Amino acid sequence: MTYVIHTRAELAEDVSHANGEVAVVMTMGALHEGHRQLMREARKRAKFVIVTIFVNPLQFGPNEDFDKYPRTLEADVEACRAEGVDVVFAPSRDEMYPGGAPSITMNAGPLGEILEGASRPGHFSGMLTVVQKLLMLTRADVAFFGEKDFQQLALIRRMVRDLELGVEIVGVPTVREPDGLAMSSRNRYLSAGERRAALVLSQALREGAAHADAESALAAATKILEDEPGVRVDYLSLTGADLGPAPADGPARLLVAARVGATRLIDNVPLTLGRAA
Ligand SMILES: Nc1ncnc2c1ncn2[C@@H]1O[C@H](COP(=O)(O)OP(=O)(O)OP(=O)(O)O)[C@@H](O)[C@H]1O
Ligand SMILES: CC(C)(CO)[C@@H](O)C(=O)[O-]
Ligand code: BAL
Repeated sequence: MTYVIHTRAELAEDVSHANGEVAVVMTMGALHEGHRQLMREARKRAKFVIVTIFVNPLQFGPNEDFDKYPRTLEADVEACRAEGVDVVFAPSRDEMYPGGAPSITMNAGPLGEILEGASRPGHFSGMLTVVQKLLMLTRADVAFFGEKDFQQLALIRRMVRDLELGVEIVGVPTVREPDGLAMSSRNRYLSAGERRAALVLSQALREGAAHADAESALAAATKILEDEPGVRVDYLSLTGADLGPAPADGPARLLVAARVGATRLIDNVPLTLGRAA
């Protein structure tokens, strides 16, 4: 049985009856297979699974898509039911922020200023603020996040470590469409032509990741991105697996953000640098 609730009082009541580990999957709704994979991992792991659905105003900039972000609660609840979720918590803005925007918020620190943070000032502080609140409200033992939002996942791990939050964070590999496009709620903004153009993001990352030295990896990915006029690259970056400088040898990450029409998309892949050819 999946309960759909909207208030923190109902959530507290439901959580108090959970016997065993509590898992949470936090989302902004418009659920797709990527979200469902997080739910499946949570279901495998814990006795009590909560999915939160909340489009968090704090993490959107003034010129971003907060107002037009897809809101599809009925279909989302169906997806949660199909995955055997125990509770869907879909609070209103007032329920999450009684009294308006909080005056005390998280500071995402230097890792929050690079890559996505450089293009979306304040985004990660707003994101961490709501993640922290949802961890407290759900009293989760374990929380699942997608690698599609790799910097978000890294920041959440960092927050949990730096502030001793005592919750386990599990990262889940990116779920892709059959042609390689990373699943994302924002894909539904794309026209058919934009959808075709957007494919170069995953193609570029895949080509790049086939190289073992940083220069060739970046050059291969850049070439593919440059050949698609419908895509305006915001950044293409090769980093260490912790988003620090790329190592000469060992695990690394290739990340891209780009605008396709009016839609901003992100993607990333793991790669290993310096391995024997
Ligand atoms: N393709 C995917 N594979 C795995 N996890 C995903 C995928 N897409 C989203 N997630 C994860 O689902 C959780 C909720 O993300 P969110 O609701 O923002 O979905 P989204 O598709 O990333 O939306 P958006 O299009 O706004 O970026 C996050 O932990 C996110 O990383
Ligand atoms: C983690 C999250 C639900 C916080 O609003 C959001 O950033 C998202 O959907 O990835
Ligand atoms: N998918 C990460 C949340 C955001 O883009 O605001």
